[in-house]
Amino acid sequence: MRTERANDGGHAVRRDPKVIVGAAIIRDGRVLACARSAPPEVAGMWEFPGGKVEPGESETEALARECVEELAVRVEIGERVGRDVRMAHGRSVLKVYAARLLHGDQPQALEHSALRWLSAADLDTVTWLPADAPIVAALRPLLTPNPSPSDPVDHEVSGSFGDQDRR
Ligand SMILES: Nc1nc2c([nH]c(=O)n2[C@H]2C[C@H](O)[C@@H](COP(=O)(O)OP(=O)(O)OP(=O)(O)O)O2)c(=O)[nH]1
Repeated sequence: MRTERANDGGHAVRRDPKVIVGAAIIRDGRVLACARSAPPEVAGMWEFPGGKVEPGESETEALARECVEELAVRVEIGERVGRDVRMAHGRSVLKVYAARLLHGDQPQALEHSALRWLSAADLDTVTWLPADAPIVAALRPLLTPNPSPSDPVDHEVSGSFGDQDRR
């Protein structure tokens, strides 16, 4: 996506919106929600871990980096969840991907004030950042209840990941 702007000479120039990626980390039918610690105007509101894609980085690389920086976890990135969400008058765009934890890593709140695993029924119990509303709605059907121990079907984010490194 591109944004039209007029430069000083009156000529239209095109600028790409800044891309912000978020990871909907799903485990056992729950998604990891993270409470922002800053800045003050959004502190205490909930988001998906992630951040800005740096120059030269792919969206997947940015997500993997942010998950290490913010949560000290390694993740496998899956399919997009929901649509692109335009923010800041079109100057940035939020893109969220499904993700799953690798190697038994346990998230730690290195930059957030709290972490919570939310089931579909819990999704509305926290105040999400406003831009996240359409993502949360799209996420709901991906949060399936735990399979019973006798159920041979793997319900974990079915269809969102390849078969590599499945445990
Ligand atoms: N990570 C994340 N950011 C979101 C979400 N929803 C939403 O509106 N945002 C906004 C909040 C911030 O304005 C922006 C992300 O900025 P950030 O400060 O988290 O990104 P960053 O880690 O790369 O920041 P920085 O400290 O390097 O500047 O996107 C979301 O679900 N996850």
